[in-house]
Formats: sequence, structure tokens, C-alpha cells
Amino acid sequence: MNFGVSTSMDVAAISIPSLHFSIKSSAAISLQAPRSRNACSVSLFSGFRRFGLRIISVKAEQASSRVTDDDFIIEDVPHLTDFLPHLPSYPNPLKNSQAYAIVKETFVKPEDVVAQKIVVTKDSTRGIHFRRAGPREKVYFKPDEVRACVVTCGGLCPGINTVVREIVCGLNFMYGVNDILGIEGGYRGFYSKNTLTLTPKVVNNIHKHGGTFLRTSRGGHDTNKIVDNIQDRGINQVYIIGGDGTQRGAALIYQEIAKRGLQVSVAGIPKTIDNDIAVIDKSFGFDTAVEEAQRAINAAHVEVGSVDNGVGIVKLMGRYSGFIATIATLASRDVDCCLIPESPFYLEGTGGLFEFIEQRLKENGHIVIVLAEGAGQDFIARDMHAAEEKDASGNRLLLDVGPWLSQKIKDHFTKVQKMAVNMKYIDPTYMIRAIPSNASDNVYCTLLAQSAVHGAMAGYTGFTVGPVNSRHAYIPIARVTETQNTVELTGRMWARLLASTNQPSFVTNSEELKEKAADINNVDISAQI
Ligand SMILES: Nc1ncnc2c1ncn2[C@@H]1O[C@H](COP(=O)(O)OP(=O)(O)OP(=O)(O)O)[C@@H](O)[C@H]1O
Ligand SMILES: O=P(O)(O)OC[C@H]1O[C@](O)(CO)[C@@H](O)[C@@H]1O
Ligand SMILES: [Mg+2]
Repeated sequence: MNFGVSTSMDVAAISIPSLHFSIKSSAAISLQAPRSRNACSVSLFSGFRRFGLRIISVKAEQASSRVTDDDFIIEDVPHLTDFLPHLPSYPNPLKNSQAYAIVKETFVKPEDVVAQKIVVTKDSTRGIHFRRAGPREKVYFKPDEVRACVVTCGGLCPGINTVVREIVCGLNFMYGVNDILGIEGGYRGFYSKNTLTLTPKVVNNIHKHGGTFLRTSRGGHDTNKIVDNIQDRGINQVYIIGGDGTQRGAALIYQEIAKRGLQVSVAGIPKTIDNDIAVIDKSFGFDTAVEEAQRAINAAHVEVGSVDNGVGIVKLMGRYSGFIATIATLASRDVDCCLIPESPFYLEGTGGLFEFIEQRLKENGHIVIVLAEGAGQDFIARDMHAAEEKDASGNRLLLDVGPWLSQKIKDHFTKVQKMAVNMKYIDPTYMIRAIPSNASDNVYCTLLAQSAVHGAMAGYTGFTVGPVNSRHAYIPIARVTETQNTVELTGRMWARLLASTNQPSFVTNSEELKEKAADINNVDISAQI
């Protein structure tokens, strides 16, 4: 089959001529024409066969797909017509908007999909694909009948306000929607607070500020109460901005809405400073946070470079995933050692952290360590005999690794090595996420928001929007919550970091740590390292 691929960018968005299909989000596979409802499953199925396409198993609710050779799998998102088959559609008003008036290809083709795997060989399987995001020829809402709402949940992240702003402006400027509500204070705001009226004027300047204009919270997700409230208020489009926990909550809201047979689209916009959301390339605000982290690292470097035996420690966010610490380290060049949750470390003995610190102090007179907040948690818990605590959303509350490590280093060098170190500990954790997004994150946030709006207007629901290999796609929510993105110790990114800092890899020196790393990384690392 010839996809007519000409450039590497094109590989991500493959159009299959004349084939219109979708795999429904139920356990059973069902093939259909693009929402016209009059397609013949059998002929399409033979269509797939004709092109040598085989679909083994697609279960979007669990988002588990088994792929064998030459499979072409589409993990599609639900559509309102899946449970409201007679829903009328309307021509997309976008065509008449001044923004799109002279655009050559205003609408994304229904058969356009985005490939999850972009690096291929001649014999590669076709693998998993997601529906390409963007405006559709038909919409399933009349603009004056739309009552949309936006909610933000979980921790802060640079760019939340930009996404809120662009959802409001996108709905209004592109589709002529005038009725948009802000749900205040996260999920619990649905049933415990009044709503805010959102207009382009109200949100005009909010992107210049950090935080969330709508406020946020953890905990308080009560699916029935939330859906009751959505129903009572006559809301028919729900935009939910939040991390993995939030997206899990959004999946439950979508399921309850489908169960009740309501014409309500649920669109998730993934947000997390930790960059731990699966499938998508990167979460918004991440680059801004990394940039801000440079200031702290730079300060630590200047401080320790000005004194004898300076030890600088910078603690950055990253609960289970050390992306911020990793990328901030790679960006900086002033960091001697980066410690992340995925890579267990040890302090004493050959190949341990103390030995490395001593070596760098002898060589350079100073050392800078970047520490992800989730690093070494088991180690500290054992050392401090601490009980596990959780936040309102059920996330494990972390023990403070920064002061713990600072003290350990000070004690070791004063008592054991009889050498005073000059400790400079910097904790900019909240500072890196409480700022407004930078220019490129602002552009990214705009794309996310507009894609979410196009998807909801087109009647898609139960989806998360995000870039997959640089192309925005609609991804079944369950697909982004089934796993968490972590820094792969067996991947080249981590190897690049080790090559750049020349720090010990720790896990290679100890069988126990190899096993632990394998557990954390959920792969058989011990066999690979
Ligand atoms: N499994 C779940 N089912 C339903 N709702 C959930 C679930 N997990 C979390 N939530 C709800 O989602 C909201 C946010 O969750 P959480 O505090 O874990 O943050 P998050 O969305 O993961 O963002 P981040 O981790 O980036 O701060 C909370 O209101 C919480 O009650
Ligand atoms: O905002 P809180 O509740 O202090 O939570 C902080 C956590 O939120 C995050 O920023 C995002 O999950 C983590 O990096 C951090 O551990
Ligand atoms: Mg989370």
C-alpha cells in the first residue's frame, strides 16, 4: 500500500485513500463509515484485508492492542453518535470565519491518522495510530446551543491560563459560541461552587500570569455529583485540564455521560509539570519549567564556584519521573550529578555518591547536584523510618530528599573525611511551575486548546488531545492513563546525560540497585545493564 510519504514530517500523519473507518471504544471491533452510519462493516473489513491490514485486538477502554506483523491499528476515540446514533450534524461554521476563509484545506480528512511509531524500517509493522486532531467538515453542535465549561485540576503548571484563554477564544472566535462557564477550584467546584462566566474579554490577559485563573484542587472527584451538575446546568461540552489523575477522572465522567446517553463531549487537555503523561511528546509548561530551573542551577554554580569545597544542591520537581531534572541537567552543563526517581543511588563505598563528590571537590573545588524530589524515596523512608502519607488525590506524599541529602553529605565530610564542605542548598520547586509559560509553550497551549475545541465541536468525546511525533492527535483517555512516562534508564537520553556529566550510573555497580531500577522502570533492566 502506498501512503505517498515524502518527508519525515509526513510520516506522522498518514492518509489512507478511500478508506474511512473507526474502531469503536468497546471491546468489540466495529468498522464504520465516518459518522454517516451507512457503511457496511463486512465490505470495510474486506477493505482492510484487501490492503493487507489486520486488526488483532483493540480495546480502547483499556487501550490495549496486540500487534503482529503488518498490522495497522487505529486506537480511535469515542464519538457522540456511538451512543446517540441519530444526532444531527451541521456544516462547520469555521469555513465562514475570517481566520479560515482562505485556508486551502480547512478540514482534516476523516481518514487522517497519526503514527505513534515514527522511526521505521522497510519491514516494520505499521503499528498504532491515532485520529489526527483538527477541524472537521461537520459539527454536531449548533454554536448557539453550546454551553461549554472549563475546569483545571491538580498541581500548577506554566501555561494553564493560556489553555483556558484559548479554549474560550477558540470557541467564541472560531465557532461563535457565547456560553462558556469556568468551574472554580477543580473537580469539587462542579458541585460546591458557583460558576464564572468566561468571555474573550474576561480571559484576555490571564496568560500573562502564572497559576490558574480558575483555581485548582486535589481530591474531591465524585463522578455522579459532577455529572448530575453537568446535566443540571445544561452543559454540553466539558474541557478538563489536568494531569494523569485528572484524566482518570475525565474518563469516569465520560463513561457516566455515555451511560446516561447525554449529548455532552468530554475533552481532556493533559497538564503536568512532571511530563509523565504517556503517548504525548511532551506536556505543556515543561520547557518553561526547565528554563526557570536553569536560573537556580546557575545560582548554585556561582555560589559554589566562589568558595572552597562548595557543594550545591538544587531540588527540582518530579514525583515519579525525573524529566525536569534530566533535561535541566542536560541543558545546563554546570551540573556534575543528576539524581532521579528512576535511578536508585547509594552514598557510601566504591562507586557511591560520597566518593564521586570527593573526587569532584579534589578536581574542581566544587560540585553541583541536581536532585529530583522523588529521588531516593525508599532509601530515605528506610533511613528515617517514615510512614507513607498521601495527599487528597491519593498521591504518595514525598519525604524531603533535599535537606536529608544535604545533611548526609555534611555529616560524612565533616565526621568521616574531616573536611568541611560549604553547602548551598536551593529549593526552587514551586518557583519553576508558578510562572507564566514562555513563548513556545504559549504556542503549544494554543494548539492544544484549539484542537480540543475542534474535537468537541466535531462530536468526539472521551479523548485527550496532544502531540504525537509533533502532530496533534485525539487519543483515547485510557491510553494516556494506563502507564506513566518515565526516564528510561536503558534509553539514549539517560545515556547522553551520563556521558555529559560523567557521573556514576550507580545501578551498574550493585545487583540490588539493578533489581530496584528494573522494578521502578518496569522493564528487565538487570539483563540490559
Ligand atoms: N483514579 C481517579 N479517579 C477519579 N478521579 C481522580 C483519580 N485520580 C485523581 N483524580 C482526581 O483528579 C484530580 C487531580 O488529580 P491529582 O491531584 O492526582 O493531579 P493530576 O491531575 O495527576 O495532576 P498533577 O499530578 O500534574 O498535579 C483530583 O481532583 C482527583 O480527585
Ligand atoms: O502541589 P502539591 O500538592 O504540593 O504537589 C506537588 C507535586 O505536584 C507536581 O508538581 C505535579 O504532580 C509534582 O511534581 C509535585 O510532587
Ligand atoms: Mg499526577
